[in-house]
Amino acid sequence: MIEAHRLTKRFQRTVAVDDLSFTVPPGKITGFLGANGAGKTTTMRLILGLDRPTSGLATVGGVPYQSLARPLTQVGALLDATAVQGGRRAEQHLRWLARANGISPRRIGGLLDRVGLGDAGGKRIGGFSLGMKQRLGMAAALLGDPAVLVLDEPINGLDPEGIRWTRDLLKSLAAEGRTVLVSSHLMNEMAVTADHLIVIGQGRLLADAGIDELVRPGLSLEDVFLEFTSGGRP
Ligand SMILES: Nc1ncnc2c1ncn2[C@@H]1O[C@H](COP(=O)(O)OP(=O)(O)OP(=O)(O)O)[C@@H](O)[C@H]1O
Repeated sequence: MIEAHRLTKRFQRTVAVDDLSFTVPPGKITGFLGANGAGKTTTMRLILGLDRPTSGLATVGGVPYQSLARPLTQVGALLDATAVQGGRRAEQHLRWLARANGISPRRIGGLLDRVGLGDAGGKRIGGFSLGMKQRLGMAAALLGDPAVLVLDEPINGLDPEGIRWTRDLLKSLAAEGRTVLVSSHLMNEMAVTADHLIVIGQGRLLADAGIDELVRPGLSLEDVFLEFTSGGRP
């Protein structure tokens, strides 16, 4: 479970996140939607303890990320899949991450298989396509077998096969009872992937509802999103 309670983050004059409260429950995929600059990445960084809130609180399993004793075993994150050292090989990268976080490397082989990189573990990351880097990022997020996943735009730049693969993986992770928070601005994909949506605009909460409540006959998620972000209500 992830909780944001009156979360606010200011950067000088910019209010990136503005009095935002929501709960992300386990066993579901919660889509996190917002236009460019709406505050999605900042919110995720606050949840992950990478930025400090100006006010308010974000918790994972009831405590702030900074208080987690072994964070990678509780929260898996994918923020920027391209931010990996290209010189390393995929398996070596995961081994290094495991060692640095006191996690047994025993799951690495199975994880590489699960993300479809079973044959690429010995290859240098520098030669990976964006889709392969996203898969490796998912393996890194799953390394500590965490109950909570925070994924920022995991399908950005993926081809249709990669998008479908990510969707199936997220669904299986939620079915395992994990908490899955996933940001995206690809509406059609969110409509078929997410169970619940949190929509923000200019750092504020615009909607927090089940996908079935938002998407009704004759009204696509894109219609709903554009209505919300333009200040109206569908
Ligand atoms: N470190 C920072 N310093 C100053 N302003 C920042 C910083 N990080 C984010 N912002 C600003 O905060 C606002 C929210 O940015 P954020 O990246 O969280 O939005 P986003 O919803 O993730 O956007 P996108 O979909 O384009 O990635 C933007 O106006 C951005 O310019």
